[in-house]
Amino acid sequence: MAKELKQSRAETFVLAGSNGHNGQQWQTGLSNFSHPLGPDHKSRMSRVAFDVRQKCAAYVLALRPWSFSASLTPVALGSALAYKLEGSVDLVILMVCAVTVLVVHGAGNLVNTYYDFSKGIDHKKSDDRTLVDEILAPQDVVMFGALLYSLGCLCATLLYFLSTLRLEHLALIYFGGLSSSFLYTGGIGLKYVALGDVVILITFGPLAVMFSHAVQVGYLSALPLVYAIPLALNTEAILHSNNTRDMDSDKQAGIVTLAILIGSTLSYVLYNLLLFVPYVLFCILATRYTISMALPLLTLPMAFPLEKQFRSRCYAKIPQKTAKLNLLMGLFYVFGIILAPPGSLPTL
Ligand SMILES: CC(C)=CCC/C(C)=C/CC/C(C)=C/CC/C(C)=C/COP(=O)(O)OP(=O)(O)O
Ligand SMILES: Cc1cc(O)c2ccccc2c1O
Repeated sequence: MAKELKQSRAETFVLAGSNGHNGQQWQTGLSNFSHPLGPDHKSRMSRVAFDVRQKCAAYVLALRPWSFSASLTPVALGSALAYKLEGSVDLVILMVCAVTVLVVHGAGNLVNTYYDFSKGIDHKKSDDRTLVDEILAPQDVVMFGALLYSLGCLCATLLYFLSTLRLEHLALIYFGGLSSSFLYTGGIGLKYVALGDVVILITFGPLAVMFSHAVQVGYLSALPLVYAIPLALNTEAILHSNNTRDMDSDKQAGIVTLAILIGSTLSYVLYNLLLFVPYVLFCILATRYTISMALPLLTLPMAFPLEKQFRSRCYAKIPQKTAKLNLLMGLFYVFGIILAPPGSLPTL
């Protein structure tokens, strides 16, 4: 009875949507189907199809797909740089690279879900309630994470055969990304000792951009590290808004984040810096090099309401809204690079 209750609660949760993801009214597509084995068989089949879809929806929501812009934009940026500065881009390598980074990011999110739950950091009002609300079992999250890490390794192997990048360089960056994604909350738990921001700045910025650039061109270069700076700052704004929102509950759970260390006023200052410094950099690039670098400035009207919302300390959905800004800013940045006249972009 209790189990049924739990299941129905979890079903309602998935249907209604969690963490602000819009829910879906699942339709089995079997409702008008007259089954030769009778109505009982038909309804059992519909029920199984329904359960499978619900489970799939739960797995997808557990990945927190709203955050995927953070790993897709650096991949696009690295490839755009390779295209512009080296004159070519391999679409198959681009796709495999995007899947590799995405699955390692997704696995990192699951590791985060698992450890935050086991350490009692996630609670009923948390953004991530996959385990708190028993939508999935901890074992499901562990298995799914392991599956994603394996898929990531498979994709990295595929990249080795597709790209001319040396094995030791590919392995260095790939396993750097993989271990950061695990150690963010797993093992020593860098997030719990105020090092999460550094991990995010490095992995979603220089590391992912360099990885995507290197598999395209076949060598390591310092240039992508510089181009990654505006995007990395904006991505860190997502995490910083997340940590500022969770400040009180994180303090209660006994963990330390940068937001806790600097307090709410400085957190507001830092959020503004992370939000607006990239626009200053785009202005400099646009005036000194090429006007196409002004394209990301089109997202400025999205940044001001975020500043206002943060100032009023109403943090609901700020990380998700900052992630939306991150996606658009990243896309405009990539278009700006692609549209730049030949030879106009700064090189080292
Ligand atoms: C270069 C290669 C191959 C891969 C890089 C792939 C990346 C970007 C990996 C980074 C993965 C990573 C560090 C994931 C952590 C994600 C994260 C910031 C989760 C948010 O955690 P919390 O701060 O606990 O937020 P919640 O409160 O919402 O749970
Ligand atoms: C779930 C989640 C939450 C975040 O706040 C993130 C911030 C930056 C990059 C990735 C993030 C993420 O995957």
